[in-house]
Amino acid sequence: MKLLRVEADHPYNVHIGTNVFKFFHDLYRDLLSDADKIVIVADDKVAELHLDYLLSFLKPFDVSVFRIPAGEQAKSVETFMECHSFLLAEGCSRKTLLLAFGGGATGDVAGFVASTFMRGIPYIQLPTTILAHDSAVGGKTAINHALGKNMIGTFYQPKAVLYDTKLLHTLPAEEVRSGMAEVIKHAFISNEQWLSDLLQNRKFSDLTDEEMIAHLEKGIAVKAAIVEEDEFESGMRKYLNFGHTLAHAIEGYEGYGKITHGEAVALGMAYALLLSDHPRLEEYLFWCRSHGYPLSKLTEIPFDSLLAYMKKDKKSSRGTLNFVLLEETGKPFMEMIEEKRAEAAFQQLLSKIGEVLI
Ligand SMILES: O=C(O)C(=O)C[C@@H](O)[C@H](O)[C@H](O)COP(=O)(O)O
Repeated sequence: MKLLRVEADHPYNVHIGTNVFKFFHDLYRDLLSDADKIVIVADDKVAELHLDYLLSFLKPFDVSVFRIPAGEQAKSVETFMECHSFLLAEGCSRKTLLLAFGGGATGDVAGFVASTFMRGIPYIQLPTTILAHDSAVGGKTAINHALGKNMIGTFYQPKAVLYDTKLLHTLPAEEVRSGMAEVIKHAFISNEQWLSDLLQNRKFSDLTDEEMIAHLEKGIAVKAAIVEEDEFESGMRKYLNFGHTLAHAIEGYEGYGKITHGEAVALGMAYALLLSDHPRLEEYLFWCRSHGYPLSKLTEIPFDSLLAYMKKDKKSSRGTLNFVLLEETGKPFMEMIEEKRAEAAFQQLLSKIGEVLI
């Protein structure tokens, strides 16, 4: 098991490795014992596959489980309210401990519930996807609004993150693809050598557990270092949003959950690389193609529709377009882009995608 530390306002540990749940009781004895009740908010699919495994490590405690829809569907006002209703019906209090058990969407909505129930109760993130190496760390919680992704939420750090990588073995290929997009995002904003390694084009399924864990650790370390500097995103935390301005627009246009978050981020990064005039754009497009990222999706969406969403992005104000770009790999910066340039770049990207897909 590896340990990473996030020195946020309320510091906490991230434990990562195969079977880390085995150490849950020993590591967090006080937190678990002090709780008047433990509530697991679990992704429905994850619960089918892995709930018994998790419960086997929580035997001595009073545990209730609330299942929520799998994936992005859960990030709705309805699910948020249902979680609160469940906590109230169960007689939960400020001494209740919430466990968020699932991928990024589960962590986001469960974290938001934890941050708002009786104005805040402790919670632990138990991520079950590759994508969640990113979302479970850093304390961003949210649900979606029809007009924009993650528009309703808080910054609220978990007490700990226990990342049992044994659970990654049951992920479907599209979830692996989605998660690996956030891994390569961390490489783009931090480290050329790591990026070269990822762009080697090995099949994701050929990565050994050790290699996968090493990638996840690197990603978490990049994220933790940024969150420590700028927990509430007044400056450099925005760099973690590389590729997300367009990604969130695609997700909003398609309907949440119709395209995975990571797949949308992969397309958004292609756009940001073009705007950055990054030398690895073509290589990256081939990487996307060979791993099955849905590049052709961009040819199906009118730019004006995407523009409307991008103008509402959280990094923008007064309808400007603000992107995270790269001076070079590992050197992100923010840039305001004029609408005309944004559209021309989009058309340019479409023609490059056309060449790659021939
Ligand atoms: O932690 C952050 O900060 C990020 O931007 C990480 C993103 O990868 C993640 O998808 C995040 O939830 C997006 O947040 P948002 O503020 O752009 O909605």
